[in-house]
Amino acid sequence: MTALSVTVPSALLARVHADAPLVQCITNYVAMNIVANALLAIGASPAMVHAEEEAGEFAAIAGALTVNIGTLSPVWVSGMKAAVAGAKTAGKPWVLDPVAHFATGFRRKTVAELLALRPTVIRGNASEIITLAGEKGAGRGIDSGDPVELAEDAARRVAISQGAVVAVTGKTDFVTDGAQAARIVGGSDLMPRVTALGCSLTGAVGAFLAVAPDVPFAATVAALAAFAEAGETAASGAGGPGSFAVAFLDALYNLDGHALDARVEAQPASAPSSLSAPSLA
Ligand SMILES: Nc1ncnc2c1ncn2[C@@H]1O[C@H](COP(=O)(O)OP(=O)(O)OP(=O)(O)O)[C@@H](O)[C@H]1O
Ligand SMILES: Cc1ncsc1CCO
Ligand SMILES: [Mg+2]
Repeated sequence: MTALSVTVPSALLARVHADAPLVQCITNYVAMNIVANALLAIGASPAMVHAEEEAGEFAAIAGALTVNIGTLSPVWVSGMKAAVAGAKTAGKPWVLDPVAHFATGFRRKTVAELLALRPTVIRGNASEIITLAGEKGAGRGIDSGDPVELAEDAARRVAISQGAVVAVTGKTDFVTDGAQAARIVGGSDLMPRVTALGCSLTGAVGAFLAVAPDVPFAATVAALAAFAEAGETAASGAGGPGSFAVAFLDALYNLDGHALDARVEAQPASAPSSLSAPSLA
């Protein structure tokens, strides 16, 4: 993991704190406020800008774009495509969060169209990544029904076929760009009991990408390490999901950068079992 030796999570967090990167987040109705607060707590500057009329123009001034399909409608899809086009023209990185993309024809079609626009990073839970690779997952809706370990091979295949960094989140996260790989340990069982923490993590990946667009693997690892550290810290005093959610924001705000570095376990690069393009039709 050469990139990580020069761009460790603590160094990238310091850059986020110093630069307060502007991150354009197209996310869902459930998540908008939660994502914005998480990005502000970590030191970034979120902007929820999704109208087709302005999304592409805004992407050119943002440091990175994130696109989450949680509460889709045709108007939002137009805004997402305009934003991605603007980001690509301006050379800005973008992140795709394919929420429950396997559940309906509308979601499958939309995600296939967005994947064709080549996201820099794809961040999803295990069921979302397994089904992106064309396999059958146990997920029914927004929540994962599969463990991360079952999605690692799928993540490698999607990373190679898409030319993207793929992050699978859950109890122990897994990140790969097809050549490098890492596991990130930490977090808490309370995290999936609070809505939109995955959506917030997608926003945080955007913040780290904005300050390190040349090393998207290291940026993604750093965002996941930040959530792993904040999640574990917040859980230590929480009585349940309500107090955890409040403590999590405080923990993101008070992150100790060096604790993030210890969350990352580099994995040897290994070839996926077989190579195939995602089947999304
Ligand atoms: N059992 C767990 N133990 C530790 N951390 C967890 C656990 N489950 C999820 N997390 C953490 O929670 C965060 C969100 O990941 P998750 O996989 O739940 O996203 P998601 O399913 O897309 O969430 P959502 O769609 O509700 O926003 C990540 O930082 C992940 O590491
Ligand atoms: C609960 C829910 N439904 C659609 S999006 C969302 C937020 C978590 O992804
Ligand atoms: Mg999700």
